[in-house]
Amino acid sequence: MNDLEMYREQLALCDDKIIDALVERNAIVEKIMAYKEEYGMPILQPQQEAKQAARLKEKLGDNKYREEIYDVFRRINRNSKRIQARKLFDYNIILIGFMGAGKTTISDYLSTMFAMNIVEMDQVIEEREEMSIQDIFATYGEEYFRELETSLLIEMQSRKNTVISCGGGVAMRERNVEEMKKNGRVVLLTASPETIYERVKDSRNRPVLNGRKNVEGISELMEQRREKYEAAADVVVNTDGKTVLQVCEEMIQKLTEMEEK
Ligand SMILES: Nc1ncnc2c1ncn2[C@@H]1O[C@H](COP(=O)(O)OP(=O)(O)O)[C@@H](O)[C@H]1O
Ligand SMILES: O=C(O)C1=C[C@@H](OP(=O)(O)O)[C@@H](O)[C@H](O)C1
Ligand SMILES: [Mg+2]
Repeated sequence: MNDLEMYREQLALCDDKIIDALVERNAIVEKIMAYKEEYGMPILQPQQEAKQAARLKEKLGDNKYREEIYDVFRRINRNSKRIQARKLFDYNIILIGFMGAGKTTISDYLSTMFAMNIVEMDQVIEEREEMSIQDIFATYGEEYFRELETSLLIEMQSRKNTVISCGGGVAMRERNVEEMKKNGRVVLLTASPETIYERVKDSRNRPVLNGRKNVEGISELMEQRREKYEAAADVVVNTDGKTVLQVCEEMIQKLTEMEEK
């Protein structure tokens, strides 16, 4: 065997070690999940991710390949999250609720924590129409916007393991709720009119609130919508006074309990 062949042989052995280590690592990830579940511990522990990153940084020091190794670990980390997400939720998560309840914020966080794909319905519609929500309403009217929402929801049925953040009006149509349930679990986020007002008072892209952006106006519209929101929901999470992390954790617990029933 010449030297080149010998090096190639060594490289292949190295790859085998990497594969073995990754398989072992993924098995440990699964054990950690099972442990958290058994002892009712929070699934999301962002401080642990920070600790891991700090340890890695220290370990790599000024290693001349540190950038390349970081890059590999970013992938490893992402894939661990995906493994967790697949194990926890084998379906799409669909967030509904009133404007300002936190659908966009919570879906962003969830998709970061579990490396899940995200579909922000308002944003997809704005990009496709090349117009803001405000302008779509002003130019084509609300009905046109609602039709776009329904088509998008149907399109999303072919996805898996995706977080779908709905616009606040999506669950008002019975048809939409039927379409949502075909491929996902529906999570209703709630908040008091006072909380909602505080969260949306400076927003310019919620035309439905034009002329009623005050606690009374919000409260009135919320009451009109309440029944439909509640009827659509598989689980409900109130967000008043809770951090984004707390809301996500409660949602995961409730979704997991639902699966166990
Ligand atoms: N749990 C929360 N605590 C504090 N502020 C929040 C929380 N959830 C959302 N917000 C804030 O409220 C505002 C509206 O949230 P957003 O996610 O856009 O709501 P939605 O998509 O339901 O209309 C944002 O400024 C966001 O940062
Ligand atoms: O409640 C509604 O009818 C709407 C809510 C908005 O989304 P957010 O709930 O994310 O604000 C957006 O889709 C549009 O302005 C209409
Ligand atoms: Mg939103």
